[in-house]
Amino acid sequence: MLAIEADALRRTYTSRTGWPRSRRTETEAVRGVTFEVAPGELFGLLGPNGAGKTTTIKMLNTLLLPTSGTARVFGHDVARDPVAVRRRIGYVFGGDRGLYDRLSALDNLRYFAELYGVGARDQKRRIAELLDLVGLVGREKERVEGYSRGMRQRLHIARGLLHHPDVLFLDEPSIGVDPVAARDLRRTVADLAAAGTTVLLTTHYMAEADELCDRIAVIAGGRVRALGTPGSLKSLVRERDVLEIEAYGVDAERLDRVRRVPGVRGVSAEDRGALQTVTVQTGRGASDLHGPVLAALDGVRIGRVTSREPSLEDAYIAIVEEATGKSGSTSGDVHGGVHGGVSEGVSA
Ligand SMILES: Nc1ncnc2c1ncn2[C@@H]1O[C@H](COP(=O)(O)OP(=O)(O)OP(=O)(O)O)[C@@H](O)[C@H]1O
Repeated sequence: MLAIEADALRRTYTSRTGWPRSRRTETEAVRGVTFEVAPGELFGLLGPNGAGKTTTIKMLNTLLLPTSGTARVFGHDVARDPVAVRRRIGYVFGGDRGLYDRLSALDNLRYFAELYGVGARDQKRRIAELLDLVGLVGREKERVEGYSRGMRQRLHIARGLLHHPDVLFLDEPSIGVDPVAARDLRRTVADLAAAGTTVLLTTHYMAEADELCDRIAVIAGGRVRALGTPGSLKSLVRERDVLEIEAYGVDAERLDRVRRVPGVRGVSAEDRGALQTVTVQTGRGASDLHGPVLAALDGVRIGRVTSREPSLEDAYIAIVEEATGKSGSTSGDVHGGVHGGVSEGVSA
């Protein structure tokens, strides 16, 4: 039996905006999402802000009803049998909500164990097991207010696992966590999956997804744009080279100019303080594009320019750019991702 089945899931939000005369606006957050997750699989949902990841997770974990479509968790329909679904799932979201700061980690876990109906006999053993799993043994009597973000996140995971769920939803667990703590967190998640828990993870950190996930679905604009192993997603951009340019003060107009250079397949920019890193994907062996690309950035101060092999992040950017039509090569609704895309079923 499959752990998760999402079939043509849709969700439209209706809200009222404007004053004094309010208007009804509808947002199609999820527009027909279909995927399957096998038991014990670590499945990643990636996508830009507003792509529909959280909405999808909320439908799978019974916090939101789908507008249409169906979803099942270990065979239980999320709309018709939410109680059975809830018994089998845990939900952990990034950020600061959901723990009692004034209580110790131990008391937090005791409190939630009561709330989740974990039997008195099982409680002590389960809490000890979980403190061990998330690496908080020795710190459990300290108040949570003194915990670092990474420790809080690990405590969140322990909380989400108290009732032995078969599926754990992890929504951006490493948000705001420093690199060393994030590495520990990844180890915890990997251990969990190795022990048989099915994990559905959303993250904005590509290296994390690459390291952890068995398979990944890239969502943009409420639709699945590509689905496959990290390796198969990377193979979408195998025929590309990546140029990384350090620059100061690149604006949207210049980025568009770079995008229009013939032979350029994708462009993105990331701010690091005053410095920006502009990533340009080109066809393989297109070293003669360096000149035209740098010319398109005319007027900005350029630092180091390097060429490298494509990564999962590059594949992700290519998929999302193609889906949102930013690369200019498509107009929007790309089913299946770049160049026909990848789509792999689970071998359940
Ligand atoms: N309660 C709501 N009412 C109206 N619109 C909403 C609501 N929640 C989300 N949306 C909209 O639905 C779309 C999808 O949002 P969602 O939170 O699912 O995206 P996401 O992929 O999780 O994004 P992020 O990475 O920023 O968390 C967005 O356009 C968002 O503005």
